[in-house]
Amino acid sequence: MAFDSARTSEASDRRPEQAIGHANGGALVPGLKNGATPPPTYLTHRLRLNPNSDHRPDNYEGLDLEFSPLIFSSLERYLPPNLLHQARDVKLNYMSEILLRYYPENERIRLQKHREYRQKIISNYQRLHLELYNNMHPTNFFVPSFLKAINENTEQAFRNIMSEPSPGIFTFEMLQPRFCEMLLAEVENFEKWVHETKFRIMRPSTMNKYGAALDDFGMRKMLEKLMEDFIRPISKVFFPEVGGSILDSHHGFVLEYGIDRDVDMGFHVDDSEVSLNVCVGKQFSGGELFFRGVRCDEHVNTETKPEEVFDYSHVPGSAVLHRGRHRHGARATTAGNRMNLLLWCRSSVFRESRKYQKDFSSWCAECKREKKERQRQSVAAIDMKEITGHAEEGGANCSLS
Ligand SMILES: O=C(O)CCC(=O)C(=O)O
Ligand SMILES: [Fe+2]
Repeated sequence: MAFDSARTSEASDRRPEQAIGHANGGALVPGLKNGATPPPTYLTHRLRLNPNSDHRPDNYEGLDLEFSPLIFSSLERYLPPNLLHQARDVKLNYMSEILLRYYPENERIRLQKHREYRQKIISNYQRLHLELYNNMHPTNFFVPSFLKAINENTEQAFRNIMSEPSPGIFTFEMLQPRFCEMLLAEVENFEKWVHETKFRIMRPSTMNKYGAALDDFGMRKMLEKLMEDFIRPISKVFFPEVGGSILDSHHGFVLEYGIDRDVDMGFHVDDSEVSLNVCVGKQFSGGELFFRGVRCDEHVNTETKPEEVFDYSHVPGSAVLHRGRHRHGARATTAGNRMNLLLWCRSSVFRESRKYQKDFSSWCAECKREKKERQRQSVAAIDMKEITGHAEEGGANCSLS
């Protein structure tokens, strides 16, 4: 497929499918009939004004939570006394309800529906490789060179295992073949289950008919650890200007390509600050990634400069790490099957601060060019002023002499 620049096709903004209106039904609050309105949680769910400082909160680490475990252990001291010694799940539900109140209404409903959707999958789908879900064993997942670099945690150690074939695109060996095989088999198992039960799953984004959101299948904890302990330290070094050191949430999924699956992926930017894309297998032809420069929202469809054109062929086990705003797409997989693991890493703080800024010259190539041009023009204007100033002075001198 010929693809030259953003001029021939507009880069779309990939956002995941929304968790609303799925066909699997379910009342909003368990135990309430459809249509019955529950009492607002501000009437039933309250916190104490002052914390109980003698109380030792539960540990919320290692659970599949929408908020940080630290928020729950801090909030627990503010629970009403009758709740303090209840089971952890009871406290968790109570606090989640309170935290969700701070979301806008539609977002709260969306989150609640998504939580129920996930719960349905998790309680019905029979897992094949438990190792993919439970505590991650890094030595079973990652190749030794990658682990060594992560343990050393220095720019030099990362550079030793990485190539940067085009500015801002890093490639390195990452996954053990055994891990790739397990993930392939697990995804095949999901797809079989989806087919047999006719469960309507949400695909990773509106651009995919195949593939699966791994977070919905119970791998959220494992992927969170992947982001926090492995991708964030690297992003802190290579992508600090897009919140690389403060990544705090993720969307993790697999994509399945082939003649009988999704064939290609159009030109787009990701809904992420930093994207990890690892080839899991199997054997395939085609499917090259094409990159075309980093852009902010305003410049997303501007022309590609020749030095921004970069194409990359995936290799099983190897990863590509790039800014989410690095425009890219994937060419058709022409034979065989290609599967890859994607982890879109996001930073809520970076997103919030972006709302108040206009100039993104620290990462958007077009903002950078515009800024340089402004600087060039102001230097030229100063030079011109100096020249005309001197000329005027010269003129005055002439008339004096
Ligand atoms: O198929 C690929 O390797 C690219 C996928 C991608 O860019 C994405 O899911 O955001
Ligand atoms: Fe992408």
